[in-house]
Amino acid sequence: MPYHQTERAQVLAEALPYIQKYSGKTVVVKYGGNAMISDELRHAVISDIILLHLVGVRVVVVHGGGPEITDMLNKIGKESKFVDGLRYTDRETMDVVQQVLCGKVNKNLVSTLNRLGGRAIGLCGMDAGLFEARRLDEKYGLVGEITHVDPAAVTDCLNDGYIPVISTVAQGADAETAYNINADTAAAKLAVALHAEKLILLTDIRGLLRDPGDEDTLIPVVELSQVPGLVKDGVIKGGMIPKVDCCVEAVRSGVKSTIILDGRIPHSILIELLSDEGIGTMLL
Ligand SMILES: Nc1ncnc2c1ncn2[C@@H]1O[C@H](COP(=O)(O)OP(=O)(O)O)[C@@H](O)[C@H]1O
Ligand SMILES: CC(=O)N[C@@H](CCC(=O)OP(=O)(O)O)C(=O)O
Repeated sequence: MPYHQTERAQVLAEALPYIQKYSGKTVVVKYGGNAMISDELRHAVISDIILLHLVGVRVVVVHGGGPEITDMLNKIGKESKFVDGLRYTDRETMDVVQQVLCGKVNKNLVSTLNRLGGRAIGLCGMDAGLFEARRLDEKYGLVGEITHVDPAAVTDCLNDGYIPVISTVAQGADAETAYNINADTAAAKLAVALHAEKLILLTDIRGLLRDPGDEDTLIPVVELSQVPGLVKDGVIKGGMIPKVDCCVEAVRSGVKSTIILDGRIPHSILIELLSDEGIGTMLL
């Protein structure tokens, strides 16, 4: 028998205990960044999601789309402004966020998943009261802080064999109609509400690096007790602060483990879930 056939069978056989571990469990994947923009990486992520779904993992996709929102704002001659890493969202920006996230990005993702053999259904935070929010702070405009998560619609989709694909526009719990929610934050809140086994945050960097300029300095495992020290030492900074914060909150609230994973590595989700190789930063 040719060597490559034996090797392929070996790889599949080795995945068995991991498939058994995650089958029937809920895994929330926050999808964004390069992995969503490059065709090749998008294809790899989507086929990973379909494969996990087919082996019985209850996969939930929460997507970002920051770069697409920025592009659309540019097209209408509006500059993007960020405050503490969050998009300053005035009323006009909120309309664009809703159009881009709930419309273009969500529907394109659902369509690709379905075309490649998945059974996906698109939802936004307003559907069936999934995410309710109030204004986080005046300084961010219509950026919301999630006050309530009702995961019933997501659970129903999972029970009916669908892959739910969720955009992070929330229903206002006050007089406002809609709030813009950072996708990492929303994914973490949903993972908690679903009692997820794992939260995966796909990003454009290997994980948490001791030296952000050197990709060989990956910190593979971070325990919650180490986080304050890493912030104090300036290791966790910039875009990593909200990411690590929401992982910490998710683990504290019962999610077994969270992982910051490199979406630039093809099939990083499968490597992470179905093998012994830890390739990102796991927070637990
Ligand atoms: N210690 C660190 N390790 C890795 N990245 C870091 C670190 N500190 C700050 N960063 C920055 O955080 C960024 C990831 O956050 P962000 O750009 O918000 O991700 P995303 O767009 O995927 O949500 C990295 O690209 C990097 O510039
Ligand atoms: C409040 C806030 O900043 N919302 C984000 C929502 C999209 C998002 O989070 O997309 P990424 O994951 O691709 O960055 C935004 O408007 O860009």
